[in-house]
Amino acid sequence: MIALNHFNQLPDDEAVALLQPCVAIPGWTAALVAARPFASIAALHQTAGDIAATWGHAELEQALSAHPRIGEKPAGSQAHAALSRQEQSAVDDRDTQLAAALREGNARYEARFGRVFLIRAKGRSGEEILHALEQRLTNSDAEEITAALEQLREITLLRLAGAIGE
Ligand SMILES: NC(=O)NC1=NC(=O)NC1=O
Repeated sequence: MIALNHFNQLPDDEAVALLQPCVAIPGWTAALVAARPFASIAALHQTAGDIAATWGHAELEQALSAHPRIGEKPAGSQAHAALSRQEQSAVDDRDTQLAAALREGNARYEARFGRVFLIRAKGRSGEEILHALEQRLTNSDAEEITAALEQLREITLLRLAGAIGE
């Protein structure tokens, strides 16, 4: 984590590198870096949220390249893999019945919507995630793009809060 005033003063390339693990959407990172300096954390999150509110299907597909399936803790040392592991830490991967249900649910979701099921995992138990997956399987295509984008926005803003502090 770095302080806001430090972020405001970073060279563009370093500021971009700091924000990249928040979401794999270069347009979001570039726009946020270009909008500096921010007077407060609240202003930073307001702008980050406003940019995220413009995301559509294309941005969702772009971002999913960096999000492992729920229940599949990603290997690798990249920053976003470490963030995913931490975010999914409440999913008890020793619970083999839950793990099997998540795998089966992910497969049904991917067969239905053609992409990885995305949910803000931080603060949710494995059971809550499984319940949300079942609920969202009943969505129309359009409803589910909206639902997935809201989860992507929540994940992104949570990661931003972890990257830049007061
Ligand atoms: N497929 C996913 O939902 N992945 C993730 N959710 C999170 O909160 N972090 C992830 O990596």
